[in-house]
Amino acid sequence: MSDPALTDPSVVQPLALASARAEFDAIDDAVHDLLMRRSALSAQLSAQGMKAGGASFRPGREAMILRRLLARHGGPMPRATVVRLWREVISSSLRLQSAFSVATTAGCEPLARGHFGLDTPLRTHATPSRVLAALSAGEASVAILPSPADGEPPEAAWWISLDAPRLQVVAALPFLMQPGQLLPSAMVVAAFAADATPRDRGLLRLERAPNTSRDALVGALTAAGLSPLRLILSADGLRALAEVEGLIAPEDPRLAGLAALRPWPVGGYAEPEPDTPAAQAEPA
Ligand SMILES: O=C(O)C(=O)C[C@]1(C(=O)O)C=C[C@@H](O)C=C1
Repeated sequence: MSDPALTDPSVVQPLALASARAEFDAIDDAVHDLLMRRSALSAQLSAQGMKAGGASFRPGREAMILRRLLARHGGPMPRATVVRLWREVISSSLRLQSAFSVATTAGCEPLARGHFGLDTPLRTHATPSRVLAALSAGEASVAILPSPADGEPPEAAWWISLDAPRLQVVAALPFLMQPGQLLPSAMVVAAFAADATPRDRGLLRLERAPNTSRDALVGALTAAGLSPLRLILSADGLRALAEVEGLIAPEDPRLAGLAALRPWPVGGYAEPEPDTPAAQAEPA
């Protein structure tokens, strides 16, 4: 006959819980050791001047780290948790390398916090133009602004007067889309250009004559070899923002074919990741 104590949950469960907790502690120590090692590596990189001559913040590299981790991810932990954890880890690393801070509008604050962590200094301003003024004045390392949208009021359409290439879009938020989300909600603007990744979107500002139709703009972009993924029009109809595949350098030869539209690259961003892994996504 088996010992009744071994099948009695009040005896067996506390023993199993105790050993699980010992394993949690061992895992936490291992994770903590690695996080301390990672932070030390980041601080060392900065102390040795290896990030000198360029911004500490490298959004392209950050996108590649998250894509790589999401591609190898498995098990019950949600993808959103992986991204949230690493966004805190990377943002902490960034703050070890430089005095990193964010300027944004109130509506973008949750996205800014989600991306740059809870401890990054953040200041909200009343309007996009004030956010960009704070960035220009060196009061913040990056500006986070709502994604451009069709026909928005002139004071909201910050992209129209963005002083590129001095200031450029370098990232889009959130990096991991919400379920059902197709377009990013906010853009990160900085005083440097983004590094290219294998999957980027470039932004091109265009000036259009009042009677140029949307179709004519798409036709002109396509003929120049820059098929737009999306086209945003200003409320007065005189400016357009084209989103194309890949970052566009100011010297890109394809821009010559668009001279009549005075094309002006205003940066770009690493394509965000879908909320579900590609293999599980619905077939198109
Ligand atoms: O790869 C770098 O350049 C780093 O400094 C490391 C690191 C990171 O912690 O992963 C830190 C900041 C950058 O924005 C990108 C990556």
